[in-house]
This record gives sequence, structure tokens and C-alpha cells, in this order.
Amino acid sequence: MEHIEPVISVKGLSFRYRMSETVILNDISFDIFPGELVGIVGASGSGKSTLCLCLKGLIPHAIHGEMNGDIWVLGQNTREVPTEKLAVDVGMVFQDPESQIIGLTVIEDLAFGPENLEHPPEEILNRMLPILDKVKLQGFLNRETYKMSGGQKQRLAIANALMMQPKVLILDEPTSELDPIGKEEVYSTILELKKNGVTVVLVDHAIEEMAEIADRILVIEEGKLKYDDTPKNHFQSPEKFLEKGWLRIPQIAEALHALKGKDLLSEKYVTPFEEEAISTLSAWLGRESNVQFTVD
Ligand SMILES: Nc1ncnc2c1ncn2[C@@H]1O[C@H](COP(=O)(O)OP(=O)(O)OP(=O)(O)O)[C@@H](O)[C@H]1O
Repeated sequence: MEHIEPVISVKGLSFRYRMSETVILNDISFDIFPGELVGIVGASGSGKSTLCLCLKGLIPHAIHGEMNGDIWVLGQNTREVPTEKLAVDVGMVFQDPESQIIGLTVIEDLAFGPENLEHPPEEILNRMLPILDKVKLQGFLNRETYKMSGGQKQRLAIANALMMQPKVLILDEPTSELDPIGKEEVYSTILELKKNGVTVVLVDHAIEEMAEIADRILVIEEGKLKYDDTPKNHFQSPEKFLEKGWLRIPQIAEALHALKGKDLLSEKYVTPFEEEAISTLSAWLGRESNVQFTVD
């Protein structure tokens, strides 16, 4: 079988911020493979953003503390490679898009990074237009950034990261401030990136949307990696999530779980996702005659 090298390899990662007694990340290990879209969920304060800062190499270079274990990104050990060098391959969108927007207009904002690397203006513009398309901000080139909505700013922050043509994109709660439509727009942008081969790490609380597009979801609890599985496997036995107040599972999986608990569905029809789940539910509602279900 062909051996595929991971794009990101985290081995025994632990971290404590300087001036703090608390260990925030505790012996975390996982691999992410080329083109994967990996979601990360966890309660507030469980260490998700800290993990992102480690993957981006800002920890330990710009943010100090005690880091144990190692992270390799595209074969480079983050301890050894300068942040600027890693930044060429690894883009990050931080939780608060405001903090990343530096240009007065969209064009200024998007040109900033490549101009610093002395790319010619025509090349910058050629790169910018398809990216604006991708994040659905066509026609926004001269828009003043302070006049943009929360969703537009979040998509601009993604566009900004894409200007550097990263192989890996880390998104830390990119839909935190958004209404359902804004959320959907950002998620369709993320899916598009995956289709273009970008490896994506996505931290979010929007588990329902995440489950639709992620290849795997990692669950962090108090700095430990508690679960690492496909959305389908996670929600096939959702008990472990239901007992946690902080995590809502997709409604469809929750509904099926409830029906299963009441013995209204036979085991073989309980497949938690999308079409299968919807067809099982519609069968239960009597809208499809060819599927049977168990009732006492
Ligand atoms: N610079 C810092 N110095 C000391 N402690 C910090 C620092 N930054 C974060 N922490 C602490 O580390 C813990 C984990 O924070 P982190 O932001 O990584 O969690 P999170 O899972 O991303 O939370 P949220 O979902 O609320 O964004 C928190 O207790 C936080 O207070």
C-alpha cells in the first residue's frame, strides 16, 4: 500500500503558558493527511485556540511557555523553523477577524502580504480576483473594510490567508459572529477550499455544519484529545456527546438516537447521517412505504 506522509503530525504535545501553573494542552498526538478537513471541537477554554497557535508555530516562537512534544508541518519541525518560513505554507484565520484586517480597503488588505514579499502588482491582482470569487466577495475590491458586515469581514480574513496560497489553512471559529446565512457562506467557502486540495483545520462550535463537511472531528477535553473519528462514527453512538452540556450533536443524529432509545427504530435502519437518516425518519413518519420500522 502506498505510504502517505501526514501534512501535520503532532506527537506528545503539551503546553503551559508562561506565568501560568495550568497545563493547557496535555500529551496530544494526531496526524492530518493531505487534503483532509479536520474539525476540532471542545468546551470553551479546553485549549482549541492554543492548539491552533501551536500548529501555526506562533507557540513557541512568539508566545512563550513550556512546550513539550513536537509538531511537524509539511516535514518541518515547528520548533526549528522560523514562523515567517512556516507562514508561507500555513495560513491562519483568527477568532476575531477585526484583529487581522489592516487595509483600509479590500484591495489594500489583500495586497499587503504579497506586496511585503515583493510580488509584482499584476500578479497580486491576478491572484486576488479568483480568491474574491471563491469567498463570494466579487466586486468588493474598493470596499472600505470598516463598512463590511461581520460575515464579509470573516470571509475577507479567509481571502487574506488564501492570498499567500497556503497548503494548510487553520480556521479558529470562523463563524463565531455570524448569522445562519453568513455561517453557510463561510462553510461553503471552506468546502470549496477542500475541493481545491487545501488541508484545513477547522475549530468551531457549529458542529452540525462541521459534521457535514469534515473528514474527521477531534474532541478536546481539558487539554486532552478525547476522541478522533469520522462524523459518522462519532454520531452513530452519540451518548458520549449527549452527556456533555457544551456540545450539541446534529439534530438528525439526536432525533435518531431518541427514536432508537424508544425502540421505534430497528437497529438496521439507524444510520445517522444525511440521506440515510432522512429516509429513515421519513419512513418513520410514514412518508415512504418501502422501508419498515419496528413499533412495539
Ligand atoms: N496568553 C495566555 N496566558 C495564560 N493563559 C492563557 C493564555 N491564552 C489562553 N490562556 C488560557 O488557556 C486556556 C485555553 O484557552 P484557549 O483559548 O486555547 O481555549 P479554547 O478552547 O480555544 O476556548 P474558546 O472556545 O473559548 O475559544 C484558557 O483557560 C485560557 O484562559
